[in-house]
Amino acid sequence: MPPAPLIAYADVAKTFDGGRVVAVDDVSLGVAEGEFLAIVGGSGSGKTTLLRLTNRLIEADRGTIKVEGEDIGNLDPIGLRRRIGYVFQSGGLFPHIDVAGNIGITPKLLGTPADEIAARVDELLDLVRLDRKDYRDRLPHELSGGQRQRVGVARALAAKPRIVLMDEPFGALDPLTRDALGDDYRALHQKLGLTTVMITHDMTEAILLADRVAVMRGGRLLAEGTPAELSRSGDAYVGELLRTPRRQAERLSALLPRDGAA
Ligand SMILES: Nc1ncnc2c1ncn2[C@@H]1O[C@H](COP(=O)(O)OP(=O)(O)OP(=O)(O)O)[C@@H](O)[C@H]1O
Repeated sequence: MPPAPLIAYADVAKTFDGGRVVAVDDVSLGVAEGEFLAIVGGSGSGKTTLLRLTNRLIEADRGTIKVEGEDIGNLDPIGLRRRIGYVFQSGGLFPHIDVAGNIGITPKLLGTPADEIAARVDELLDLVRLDRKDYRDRLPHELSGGQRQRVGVARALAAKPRIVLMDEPFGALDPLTRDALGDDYRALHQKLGLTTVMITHDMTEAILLADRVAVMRGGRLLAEGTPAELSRSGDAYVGELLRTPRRQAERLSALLPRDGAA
């Protein structure tokens, strides 16, 4: 028997506005330990709602979600949130707290001694490749968008979670920064043995970074699997989402000589 998934959604549903808006519609999905899953879908397809249900930032109407084998309905929401790293779209840093304070916020709430927090902050700055001396005392507005996201990742990892949830973490960045940060995060995911669920609008990014991709539309899970499995999906919308990366890959390989400068 395959091991139980680290995150398991079973028939999960969530509506808003007294049932008028169906945000998540009977989603069942498992995320295995060590897996990197991307959730892809258009605006309003229910991606963020599904992510926020996972750490009880919002509560499901129906269905169950298990994290590390435990029904999250039976867990203290605050304790659950401290066990799961969360990276927000725009970093979500506290604007009046410096980088070290932002990164160390969860260990501080957990009562970790100050010297241990300081050491952990330095270790995390190394991990996300920001120079300790240069960055630990800066305020968020003194950072570029990419640097803010690096701090956001460091903060999400501060309490040594096994699971990291990421809501469009690289969406607002220029393509080069986005690529570098995506690669760096993928390496961290591997090195730390994390289980990651990342939301993205961008199928190319999903295919390049994730092991498996789940496609959502209108609150429903349309298809999920490895990129190869997805490409065999008979669903027309999934086919449409895959056409752009396919066409780009074909055009790029025709246009870019292999022996170029880079
Ligand atoms: N707190 C809320 N109150 C009312 N409706 C909401 C709330 N949160 C989400 N919705 C609605 O639920 C649906 C799904 O929203 P959700 O944010 O999960 O989509 P999404 O796929 O993450 O979209 P985006 O890519 O634009 O962030 C949308 O129709 C949205 O308007």
